Amino acid sequence: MRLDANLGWLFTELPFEQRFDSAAAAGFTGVEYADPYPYTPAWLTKRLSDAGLKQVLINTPGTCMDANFRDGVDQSLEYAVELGSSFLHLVGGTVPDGVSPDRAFARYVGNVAWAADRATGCGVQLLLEAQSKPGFVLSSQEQAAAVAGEIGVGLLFDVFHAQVMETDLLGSLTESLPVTRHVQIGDSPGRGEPGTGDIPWPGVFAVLAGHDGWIGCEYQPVADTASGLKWIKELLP
Ligand SMILES: O=C(O)C(=O)CO
Repeated sequence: MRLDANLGWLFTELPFEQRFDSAAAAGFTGVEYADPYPYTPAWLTKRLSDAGLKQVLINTPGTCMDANFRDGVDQSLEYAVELGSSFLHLVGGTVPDGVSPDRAFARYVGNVAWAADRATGCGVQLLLEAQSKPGFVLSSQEQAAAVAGEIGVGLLFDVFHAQVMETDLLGSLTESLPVTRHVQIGDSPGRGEPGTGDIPWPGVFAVLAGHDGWIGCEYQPVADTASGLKWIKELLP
């Protein structure tokens, strides 16, 4: 399985610029982070190439609910192309106060379709993710997979969020796998390393044997990042 390190969550003991080398030294070959925007693409590209890392994923700067969402898509596509990122996560966002869920959902779908059109031919795959945050526009894997399939973008299956949202995590993961292009992992409750919560990881990794892609480590290390990586030897098949 190809694991990548989310540098917004892992190696945060170090300044951002040092996290690339630490991820590579720990054996990761790819990285993701939600927020590249404080840095220039050239600066980030140098960190990646010096450490020999692949950029796997970045997020849009805002969410699909924001009035300036479309400007954010253009900016994030420029970053994703320059960094050679495989994926751009179109962050869904929460239903704004005073807007009905139906109206918010229609705005969401319209914005995702617009972004998909905008991304045509640029070599970056767009992803949608359901999240367990209260009021999040995509509130189940089934709903996220349906929108992704309809518009022709991919699904980001976040195992932590899914464990909180779904009654049958393994069933949901199995059903979602055909449209899942990227996976993120963290245990629940607590969002620590796999093995620190209740998620049935042997079952999760058995299903993920059918996932031909990256698995992003998006968890909060319980102690320090390096010692927490022991879960890889303990739990990966
Ligand atoms: O913000 C979060 O909780 C996410 O899972 C982003 O991918």
